[in-house]
Amino acid sequence: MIATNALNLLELDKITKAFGDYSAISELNTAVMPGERIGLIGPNGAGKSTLLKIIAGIISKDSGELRLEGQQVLKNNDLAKSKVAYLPDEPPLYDLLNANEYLEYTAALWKIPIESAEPKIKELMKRYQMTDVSTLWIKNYSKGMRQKLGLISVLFRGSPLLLLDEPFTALDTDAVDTTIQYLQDRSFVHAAMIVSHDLDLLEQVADRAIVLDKGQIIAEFPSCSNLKEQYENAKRRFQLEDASVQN
Ligand SMILES: Nc1ncnc2c1ncn2[C@@H]1O[C@H](COP(=O)(O)OP(=O)(O)OP(=O)(O)O)[C@@H](O)[C@H]1O
Repeated sequence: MIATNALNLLELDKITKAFGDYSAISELNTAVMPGERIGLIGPNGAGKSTLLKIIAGIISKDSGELRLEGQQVLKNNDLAKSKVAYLPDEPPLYDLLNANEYLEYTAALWKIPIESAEPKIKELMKRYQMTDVSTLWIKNYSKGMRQKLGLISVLFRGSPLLLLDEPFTALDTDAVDTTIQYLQDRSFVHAAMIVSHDLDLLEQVADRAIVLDKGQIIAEFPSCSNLKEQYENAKRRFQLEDASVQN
């Protein structure tokens, strides 16, 4: 059990989620401090995406308590919306909008005045080399362009907690570098939980890491230096099978 601590940004207390008979998340406890970046790793099917979706309020937990800044997050309340920005592995874009329209729509959705969002959006569009395609329909975007627009749509919000599911997939090397730079910029990105199988990239942006397996935290690394080696040791210790990690 995680005791309520006013210093924590997020507290997960015995969070449990099953799909039918399958237990995807099992009595999971953890806490995130403001400004902390956490790498979430583990084999396919470990429950990483499910956990992010529960925190973002996309799916409901079966039991347990989720607290943001000490306040319990109840079903359909606006607390998660105001504190958490979530990007799933496939960004939820609208094919018949262009990037400018989509970002304006996103700002309206999160009740952020477009005038205050605009400077950040402009900077992000430029840094991700998306300015030239800003008026092109999203349906004509490549996978990497879709991913970049998804990242821009969460980064401009400056939320206290950013949840990223496989943010590096489909990005070219310039876009990977740009993403790393933003994730390292504490004036831009505050606390974050980042799911990735690319441990080299995760090592560059996460302060610590949590290893999930079968819906439970099986190991926690207080630092991400030599993350691959730490993970290999944990795999041996817990007899994990994970062929997904990129070498
Ligand atoms: N909507 C759903 N209905 C049924 N089972 C689900 C659903 N969503 C997830 N699961 C199951 O829950 C388990 C955890 O899935 P999840 O997507 O969270 O894993 P993951 O750790 O993100 O895996 P990966 O590394 O492959 O992305 C898997 O066994 C998956 O099949």
